[in-house]
Amino acid sequence: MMRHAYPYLAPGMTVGLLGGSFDPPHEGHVQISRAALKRFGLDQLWWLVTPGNPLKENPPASMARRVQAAREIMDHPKVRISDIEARLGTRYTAQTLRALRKSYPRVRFVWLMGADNLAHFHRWKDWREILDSVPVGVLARPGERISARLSPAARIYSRYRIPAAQSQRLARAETPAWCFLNVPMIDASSTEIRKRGGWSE
Ligand SMILES: Nc1ncnc2c1ncn2[C@@H]1O[C@H](COP(=O)(O)OP(=O)(O)OP(=O)(O)O)[C@@H](O)[C@H]1O
Ligand SMILES: O=C(O)c1ccc[n+]([C@@H]2O[C@H](COP(=O)([O-])O)[C@@H](O)[C@H]2O)c1
Repeated sequence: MMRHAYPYLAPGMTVGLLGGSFDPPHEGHVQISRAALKRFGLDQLWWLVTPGNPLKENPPASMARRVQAAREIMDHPKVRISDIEARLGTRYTAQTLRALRKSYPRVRFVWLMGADNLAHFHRWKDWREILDSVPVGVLARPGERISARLSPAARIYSRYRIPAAQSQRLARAETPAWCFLNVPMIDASSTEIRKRGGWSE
């Protein structure tokens, strides 16, 4: 099936963006995607399969392989597996968000990530711009809840945090706005799967 770089999105829609290496995709990604769709009341959720995390030294498996594996594991009518960052030529999240917001000025994008990424978020390029321009949903991850809550980004933006009980407000909230969800956790990681040899060619 032909997949367009810019799929049609109706004005006013809410779209969660889960950026990741997905090298390989696993049940943890599936679980947080289902939880985010429900708890943030999203119309769609895109898995943005990155050409390569700018903070990771080793390049991931090919885009084609990761996209295919993602489509096999995540079968949900509201979830789209996207290679749009490769098409746009963007690598940094702030850059990707700028491009998407320009192309879809009336769509409400929500950046989604696991708690481990919130812990290191202050090392991302233009991280304040990200928090200032789109709502951010953070999903609990085993072993990372405390470090995430005490992280520089969480502390600096603490007054903009929306309580989990009001998570349905996040997508349409005025930015900055972020919300930490204590979803049921799945202890899966791509590193672990690669170590076990569960993703070799
Ligand atoms: N088990 C999990 N629980 C919660 N969030 C997760 C989980 N696994 C991945 N995520 C989140 O999903 C996004 C994409 O993750 P990624 O593709 O890097 O998987 P990973 O298992 O963290 O990979 P790696 O071990 O190679 O770093 C990130 O925001 C990450 O925090
Ligand atoms: O923009 C950045 O500086 C930046 C730094 C680290 C990670 N990211 C993005 O965060 C997402 C999660 O990456 P990963 O490798 O933990 O799955 C993915 O979309 C990366 O492109 C982005």
